[in-house]
Amino acid sequence: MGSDDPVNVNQFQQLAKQLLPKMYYDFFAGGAEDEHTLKDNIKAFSRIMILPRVLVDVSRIDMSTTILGFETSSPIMVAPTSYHQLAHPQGEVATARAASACNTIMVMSYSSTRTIEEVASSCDGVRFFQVYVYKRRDITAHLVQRAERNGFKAIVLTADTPRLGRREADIRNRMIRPHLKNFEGLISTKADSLARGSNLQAFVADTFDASLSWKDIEWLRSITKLPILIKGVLTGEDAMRSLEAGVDGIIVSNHGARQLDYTPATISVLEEVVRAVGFKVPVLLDGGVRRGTDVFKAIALGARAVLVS
Ligand SMILES: Cc1cc2nc3c(=O)[nH]c(=O)nc-3n(C[C@H](O)[C@H](O)[C@H](O)COP(=O)(O)O)c2cc1C
Ligand SMILES: CCCCC(=O)C(=O)O
Repeated sequence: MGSDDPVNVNQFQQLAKQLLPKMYYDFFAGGAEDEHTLKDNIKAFSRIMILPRVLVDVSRIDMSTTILGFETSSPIMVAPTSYHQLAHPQGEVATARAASACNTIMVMSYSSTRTIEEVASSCDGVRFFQVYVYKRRDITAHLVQRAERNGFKAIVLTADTPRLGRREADIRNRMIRPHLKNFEGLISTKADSLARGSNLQAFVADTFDASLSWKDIEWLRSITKLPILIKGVLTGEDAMRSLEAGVDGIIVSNHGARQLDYTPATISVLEEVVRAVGFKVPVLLDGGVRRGTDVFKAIALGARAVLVS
C-alpha cells in the first residue's frame, strides 16, 4: 500500500473531489439548503461514546447476520444511490460486483444509469430494488415487475421524495441529469441543460407523483409479491403507521440530508423507531455512517443493519 492510499471513507471522498467534475462531485456530496442535517448526521454519531468491557475473548469475530432471511457477511448494506456512471463508466455493474464480492446486499436505485438486466446478469448476489413512484404508474409497475423477473428480492419504497429537496449546489451548477437507459421507450430520457436551475429538480417535478401516500403501499402490494421496505421513516408515529400498512422492514433515513433540511440526524431518532417497532420487523438505518464504530453504534441502538452510500 502506498502512503497516499486512502485508509478511510473520508479520504475516498477527497479523492473523488479531485477527480470528478465539480457538477458531479457537488451532486454526490451535497445536501439540501443549509446542509445543516448533512453535517449533523455525522456529528450526532461523534457525540455517542462507547463503553468497552475488557477481558472478553475477541479472537473469533463473526459479523454475519440475516436481513429478511438473506444472509450477509456483515450488517452493512449498499444504499440506493442514483447515477453511478457519473462517477465511473461501469456504473452500477461495478457496484453490484463489489457488493457481491463482499457478500452483502445492494439496493439498486430506481434512477440507476445501468439497466436492471445489466446489473442482474453481471454477477450473483442478493439485490433489492428501490422505487420512486412516477405519475405514470404504468412505468413504475413495469420497472418493479422487471426487477422481480430479474431476481431482485425486495422492494424499497422511498417515502421522503414526493418532491426533490432544494439542493442549492445543483441549482448553482445547473446540474444536468444523465440518460437513464431503464426508461428508454417509456419516457423521454433526453436531458438538456436549463437556462436556470437544476434540470434534475425540473425532471422530478414533472415526473414524480407528489400525491404519494400510505394507500400506495397497497397499490405496490397489488403489483408485486416481493417484500416491501419503507425508506425515510424518522418518527415512532410513522413507524407504527408503517406496521399498520404491513411493511416488511423500515429504513430510518433522511435521504442523506438531500431532501428536507433540519430533519434530525438519523442516529438520534433510531431508538424511538426501534421502540415503536418492537422487533416486529427489521429496522435499518442510513445517514452519516462512515466508520465501523458508527455501524456498531447503530446496531447497539437497535438497528438490524446499516446502509452506506
Ligand atoms: C448521490 C446520492 C444519490 C442518491 N440517490 C438515491 C436514490 O436514487 N434513491 C434513494 O432512495 N435514495 C438515494 N439516496 C439516499 C441514500 O440511499 C441514503 O439514504 C443516504 O445517502 C444515506 O446517507 P449518507 O449519504 O450519509 O450515507 C442518494 C444519496 C446520494 C448521496
Ligand atoms: C431523480 C433522482 C433523484 C436521485 C436521488 O434520490 C438523490 O439524488 O438523492
